[in-house]
Formats: sequence, structure tokens, C-alpha cells
Amino acid sequence: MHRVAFNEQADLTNVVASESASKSMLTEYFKANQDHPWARHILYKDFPGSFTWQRTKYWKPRVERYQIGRIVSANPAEGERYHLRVILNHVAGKTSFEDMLTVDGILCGSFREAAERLGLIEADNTLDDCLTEVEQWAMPCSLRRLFATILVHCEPGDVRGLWDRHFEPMCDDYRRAHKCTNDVEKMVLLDIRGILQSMGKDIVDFALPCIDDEFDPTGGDAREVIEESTVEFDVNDTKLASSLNLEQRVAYDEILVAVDRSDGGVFFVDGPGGTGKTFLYRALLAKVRSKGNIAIAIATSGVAASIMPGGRTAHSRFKIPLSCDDGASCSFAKQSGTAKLLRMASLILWDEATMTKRQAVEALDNSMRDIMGRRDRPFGGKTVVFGGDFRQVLPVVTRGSGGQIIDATLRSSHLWKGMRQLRLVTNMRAHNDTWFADYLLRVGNGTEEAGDHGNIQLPKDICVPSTGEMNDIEKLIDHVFPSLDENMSDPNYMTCRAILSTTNDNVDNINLRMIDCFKGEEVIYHSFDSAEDDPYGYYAPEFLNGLTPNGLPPHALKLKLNFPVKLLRNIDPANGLCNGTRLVVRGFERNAIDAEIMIGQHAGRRVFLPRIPLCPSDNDMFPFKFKRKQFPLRLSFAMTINKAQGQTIPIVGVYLPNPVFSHGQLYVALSRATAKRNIKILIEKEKDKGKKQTNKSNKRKRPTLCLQRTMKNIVYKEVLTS
Ligand SMILES: Nc1ncnc2c1ncn2[C@@H]1O[C@H](COP(=O)(O)OP(=O)(O)OP(=O)(O)O)[C@@H](O)[C@H]1O
Repeated sequence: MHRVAFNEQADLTNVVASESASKSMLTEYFKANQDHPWARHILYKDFPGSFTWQRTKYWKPRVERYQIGRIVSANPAEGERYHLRVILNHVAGKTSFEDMLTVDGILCGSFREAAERLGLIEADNTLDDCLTEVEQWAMPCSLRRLFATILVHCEPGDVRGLWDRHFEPMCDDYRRAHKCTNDVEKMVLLDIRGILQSMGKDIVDFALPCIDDEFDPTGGDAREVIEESTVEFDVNDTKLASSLNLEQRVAYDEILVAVDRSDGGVFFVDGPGGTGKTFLYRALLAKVRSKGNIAIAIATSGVAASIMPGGRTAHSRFKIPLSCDDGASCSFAKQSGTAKLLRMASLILWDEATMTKRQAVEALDNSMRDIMGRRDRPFGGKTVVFGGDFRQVLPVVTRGSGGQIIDATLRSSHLWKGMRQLRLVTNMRAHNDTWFADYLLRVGNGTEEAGDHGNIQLPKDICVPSTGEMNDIEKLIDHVFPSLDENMSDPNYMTCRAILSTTNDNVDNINLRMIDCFKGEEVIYHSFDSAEDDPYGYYAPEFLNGLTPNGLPPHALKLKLNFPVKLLRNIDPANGLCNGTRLVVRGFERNAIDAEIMIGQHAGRRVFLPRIPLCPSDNDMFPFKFKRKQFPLRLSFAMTINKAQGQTIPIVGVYLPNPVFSHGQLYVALSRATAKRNIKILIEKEKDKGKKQTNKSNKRKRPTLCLQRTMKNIVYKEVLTS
């Protein structure tokens, strides 16, 4: 498959028969791979970096000078030529066309089939394959959950076909106990309906068989009420009340008095990181729920929600508009299930409220006054408890000034004055290291003495020392992940450690290094990318493959067994699968990933994830609508500081190649640790940054890095003063 240039007058038979015509850059690339085993890891497009193309038609190993290569383009409409190119762009070391067509020992009939088998282009039946692969060894209940996930997140075209083809494996457990096929079908449908409801969807929106009302055990109750009234409370949590410290006890008693009186009350539990706010919430939730009453636990972020029993994000539970202005309301009606739930609830508990925009809280207040018919009482006279720490990260206001951020906080709300303040002051996370606890508080309050450039001094023993013998990042990695080889399959080892940094780029940098440190076979999942509104194919697939906007997984997702990963979407918040949930990879299929939840009340649960279509959250990022079909996962050896808020991480590394840039970031990073000895921080600075380039050749020199012991500490004091 190559082009031949020949003279107009030449005899075509001779042209075709000539040795020169049988050679092309591609056939000689195959030959070079046969002759030079060391070249077999080099992709075709990168070949000119190591070889030069000779006039006499062969690739000669390059002696010096690096060169960038180029590969002729092919449009998807060109069929086989395009698919050949897709394989060349992703697979190195091929030695013949036949070798290119051979995948897992099977000779494919076309490059399209080979690319499909390699997972480089999307097959027509990936969703069917996903279910079939998981059917081999998953329990029917896990299959039903995967089926519901596919309905909600994968945009299946033929829902009824999927149902028909996969019904049998989904009903295995029910069939063993029931003879009647009709009954079995209704039971499977009811289970799927429940799962869909927990994902915020209604089964009637999907082309599935109807459920007879006589089979409906819910008796027509609103799903929101059923969900919350059936949240199981951990019996151990009911015992937490006896180990509350004095400040927690005062708060606990005062809130419960308000709940028992049913006459309302709005509280704000104010405590620096680690003072046991979440511990207190668990005790409160268990107490109220153990009496058969409804306590709604919500949090601003998915991660914080997944730590609380029965926790949901505030936006999903109360249908708060994602961007709401002053005077907004939640988008549920007075007769809706959400309104019914709110009227029935004895307690509403909102964690990490300091991270939410005040307008979201005001929207809930507005709606509650309405549905309770008590416009004069905050939250319509319900007992509502907010909690958080203004020393930590505040609401995100895109490109907002300090003033705009402060104005967006709950503290600037008209509701703030009416909130009864309950203060926690004892750091229970670092209670064995009082020096560290005091130091953290000074950092959080902005009272730690700052030097000339507004930087604060970090304790010498928490900074990675620079010895010049080893790469400094590797020293940080060694501190956080010691003896990785022996511990890589231990979920406890993985759960209690992470490296934190400010930006996604820094985090990706660390995660990529960790891939090589981790033993085991690497599996690469490639995404299927498209520009939705580009019918003429102006945006080439490899251009789209090169994009990795915030919040999306990479085109080539590299995984190994037991890798820690984090979820990038709210797949099923009610069952612990929120944006930010930490998981461990336990198994691979071509179209499904088996993972185990690492933290929160659902820790230990196994879930199957399909590839799902994902779009960037910022619609204006590109001049086209970018869509990536990929597993919604990123590695989580390292994560951003903002994502770590709310989590206790006993062994923490902090990587700061550039200064922190927002209020509370340094404090959140440091305060995840339980003691000074469990945290290491690496602050790099370019040595000659700011100095003028004197190099005459004007070549950019590789920057030399030096380690620092000082760091900027951004604290908006206005938000901390009462
Ligand atoms: N009364 C207590 N007895 C024993 N341990 C406690 C108590 N209160 C809190 N802890 C422990 O202290 C640690 C920090 O508590 P918790 O996560 O509740 O703090 P937090 O205020 O929610 O922190 P953050 O603001 O960082 O989310 C946890 O490991 C928790 O189990």
C-alpha cells in the first residue's frame, strides 16, 4: 500500500516489477524494525528522530542531531488508509503488513478490524461487549448496576436490544428463587429502577418493559423519601457520642435540643481542619437516624459527601442550579419528592459549606421558606447545621478578585448573622503533635510570621533536603510511598498516602513518574475523540487526541493492577461514586474496568465502569464541541490540594514547583497530615528566574532548580474575622 512515482513514458509492467517500486518509507520501516530490535519501541512518526531516509530507499540509523518527523495525513473517510495510519500512530515495532494485521495472535481481515481489536477505534457494539465481558464473572446485582450506569451515562442507541440480549445473566439470582419468568422480569426491572432513581433518573425515560403497579413495593412513595429513610446507619457511629470531646459535646447537645423541639435553628460548626467536625456529624446523623427520623447529609464537594454516611452533594440533593444569582431558588416544585423530603426531615447537615457560594445556600433558604409556608423563618423553621473552615479553600470564582471571592462566601450572606456559632478548637487529627497543631493554626490564621516577600518559613524537618545525589521528586515519592513493591496490593497502604500539589499539570507529572515505579503489566486504554459540530472533519483525530482539558481523562489512560485512581464524574453519588472518589483498579476487560472504592462508607465495594462520553466543563474552551469517550478515571497517587480538602491523609507529600495561588491552599495541604513527621514538602524554585538571559546564542537554557524552605501563604483575613 504505497505510491510509486514514474515517468509518463515508462512501461508500467517494468515500473511495477522494479525493486525500487516495491520499497517505500513504510516497507523499509518494517525492514528497519526487523534489522534493529532496539528501534522497535519507536513509533513510525518518531522514526526520523533516530533514522535518516536515504535516497537509495532505506532507513539509516542517525549518528547525531535529533530531527522531528512527520507522517502524511489521512482522513477517516479514506477507510483502510486511515485505519492503517491510526495503528502506526499508536503501535511501534511492526515488521510487516501482516504483522500490523495481527492482534493477539489473530490475523484480522482489515486494518479497521485490527484497529478495533486494539481498542484504537470505536466498535459498533462496545456497550454489548462491555456487558458480555463483565457477565463472565460478575454477580447479577453488579451487572444490573452496570446496565443502569450504561443507560444513564453511555447514550445507548438500542436500549431494548441491550435489555433483551443481557436480561438472562442479569436475572440469575432471582431465577433461582422464582419460577415465573414474568415475576423475575419485574424484579430485575424494579431493582434497575431503584438504581436509576439513585442516579437521579426515571425508568420510564428508557425503552424498557413497563412495571405493573401491583409489583411496586414502594406504594408510590417519593423516591427521595425512600432513599433517605432507608439510609443505613453504622451502629458503631451511635457509640461516637460517648467519645466526643468537650467542645464537640456542647455542639452535639445544642443541635439535638433543636432537633427534638422541632422548632428550627440554624447553626454553623466552625472548626479548623482536624478538629473533628466530620466526627461530630457522624455522631449526630447516627443519633437522629437511629430514632427512625430523617437526617439529610450533604456536602459541597463529592469527596466530602462520600465521607459522610448517606452523603450526597448539595446540588444533586436539592436541585440547586449550578450557577445561581442572588434571589435564586432551587428547581424543585412544591409537590415534588424533594419538597416532601425536606418537609419530613428532622435535620439537614451541610459539610464544607465554606466552599460553596452563598447564593446556593440562599437558594435553599428561599425554597424552604416557600415549601414550609413560613416565609419569616430561616429555612422555613427547620434545623439546619452548616460546617466548614474559612481558613481552607473558598468558593471558586473564575478569574475573580479577592473581594469577589469573599463576597461569594457564606460569611457575606444575609443568613450569616442568624447562624448560631459552635466552635471546635482542639485539633484531634494532630493531637499527638501539639507543636504541629499550633503551627497549622498560625498558618491557617495567617499569623505565622512572614518574611520580605510575604513568604513564611516552613519547619526544616518537613522540607525535602537537597543532597544533589538523587532527583528531589523521587525523594518525595520515596517518603510517601516507601517499600512500594511489597505494599502495592494493600488497599490500606494506598488509602493513607498521597502527594498533593497546586495544579493538574504538577499532579500529572508525579502520576506519570509513579507508573514506572509500580510493578506489573501496563494496560493502555485509548479514548475515542470527536468534535461534535465538525461534519467535514477539520479537526484531525490526532489533534483531538492531544487535548486533555481539566476534568477529562487522558487519551492514553495507562493503568496497572492495584493502581489508585480517582473518578472524574458523579456516576452514582448515592452509592459512593462521586467526582473525586478514590478507587483501586482490580481488574481489566477490553471495555470495562473493575475497581474497588477506597474511602468513605462504601469502602471495599467493587464496581464496574464502562467508557463514557465526557465533555469539558468549560464549554468555551475550544471553538468546537469536544467529546471524549474514555473511562472517567485519572491516576491518584497525586491529587490537587482542592480535591484533598476534607480528607485525613496520614502520610502526605506536598509538591510545590510553583507558589500556591489561592486562599487557604497551603493550610489545606499541610493540615491533611496527622503529625509533623508524616509530612514532607518539596518546594522548587528556578535558580535564575527573573535574571536577564545573557547567552549570546539566545538559546533557552534548561533551568537549574534549587530547593526552598519558604512559601507564600495567602490568607484573606477579612473572611476570618467575626
Ligand atoms: N472525639 C474524637 N475522638 C477520637 N478521634 C477523633 C475525635 N474527633 C475527631 N477525631 C479524629 O480526628 C481526625 C480528624 O477528624 P475530622 O476529619 O472529623 O476533622 P474535620 O474537622 O472534619 O477536618 P477537615 O476540616 O480537615 O475536614 C479523624 O481521624 C477523626 O477520627
